[in-house]
Amino acid sequence: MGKNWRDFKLYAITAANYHPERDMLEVMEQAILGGADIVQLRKKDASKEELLADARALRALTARYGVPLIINDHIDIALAVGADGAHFGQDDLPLAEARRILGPDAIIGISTHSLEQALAAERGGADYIGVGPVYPTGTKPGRTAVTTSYVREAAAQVSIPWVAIGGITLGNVDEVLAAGATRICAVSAIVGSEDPAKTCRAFRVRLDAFAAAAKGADGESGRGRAQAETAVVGGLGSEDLSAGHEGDSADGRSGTFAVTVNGRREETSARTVSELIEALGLVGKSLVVELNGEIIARESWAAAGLADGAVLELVHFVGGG
Ligand SMILES: Cc1ncc(COP(=O)(O)OP(=O)(O)O)c(N)n1
Ligand SMILES: Cc1ncsc1CCOP(=O)(O)O
Ligand SMILES: [Mg+2]
Repeated sequence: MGKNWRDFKLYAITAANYHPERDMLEVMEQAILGGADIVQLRKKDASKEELLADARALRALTARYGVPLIINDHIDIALAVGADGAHFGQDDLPLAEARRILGPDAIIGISTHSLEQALAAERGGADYIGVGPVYPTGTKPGRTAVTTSYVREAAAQVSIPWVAIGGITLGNVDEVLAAGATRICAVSAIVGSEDPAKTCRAFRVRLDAFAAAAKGADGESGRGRAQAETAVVGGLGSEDLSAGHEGDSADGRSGTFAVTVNGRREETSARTVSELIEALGLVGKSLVVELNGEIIARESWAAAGLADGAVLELVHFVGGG
């Protein structure tokens, strides 16, 4: 393992059924290259032989990138390949037994579906917990969604690392982050995407933007992360985005071009971050701006140029703290 595993942000889990034409190792390598910083082997209904082969191959891959490898359900496979840890559900091997077998240094994760289960796992010595499924998901059909209300409870009361999981996509991740999650696990959204590396990079942009907002990167500290909320750009159409910028812009150029703002493709004539903020009616708001993966300090907004294809994350705080 490279960095402290507790700093993980994006958890990727195998699910070969979502990429029948592609090799599992290739997909997981793409996920890691895109920013997945913890990986789990999960293969329900596979034979031990199959699991062992996959686990060995994933062990070699994850070791090459310094990424922790977790094995779902199968403690024997975790031991056999020297995985960094194992993940168990409420109906799997009890935590105390898993700890006894795997030892004090293993990373043991436990699935939880309520705050009560979370606090029990914490007391029982779990290293991290899964919080979910946040939304209904085809990856675990028939499970009742815990909704973002459990995410809010976890944010307020769980002290060990926890990761939100279940039905999380680029379309709803902001809602999960706004509810206080700082770590995300996605299965189908990553391994089922056309380009897992790109999808992971997009998840990381959202995670980084919310983390920066929670730290008060615009100089206003002391505000709770649960109060971080995606800027209200979702309801603004292209007319709103280009409002006040019709015709020639300040530098003599004219017309609109496409940018992506909080995951939505928009047409704008704004040539700088400042102009975009103005067009969105967000002047004076407590904002964190990320442009093409980099946080832009407020004093650089006027100089930060926008070009066709720019990707922006705008996060603003609501309420005080
Ligand atoms: C990170 C993470 N969270 C939750 C789960 C689900 O575990 P479990 O409830 O045991 O269900 P199965 O995955 O075994 O079907 C997980 N695997 N990983
Ligand atoms: C394994 C698991 N545990 C709770 S939800 C879930 C599946 C998550 O998969 P997806 O990200 O495709 O919804
Ligand atoms: Mg399980």
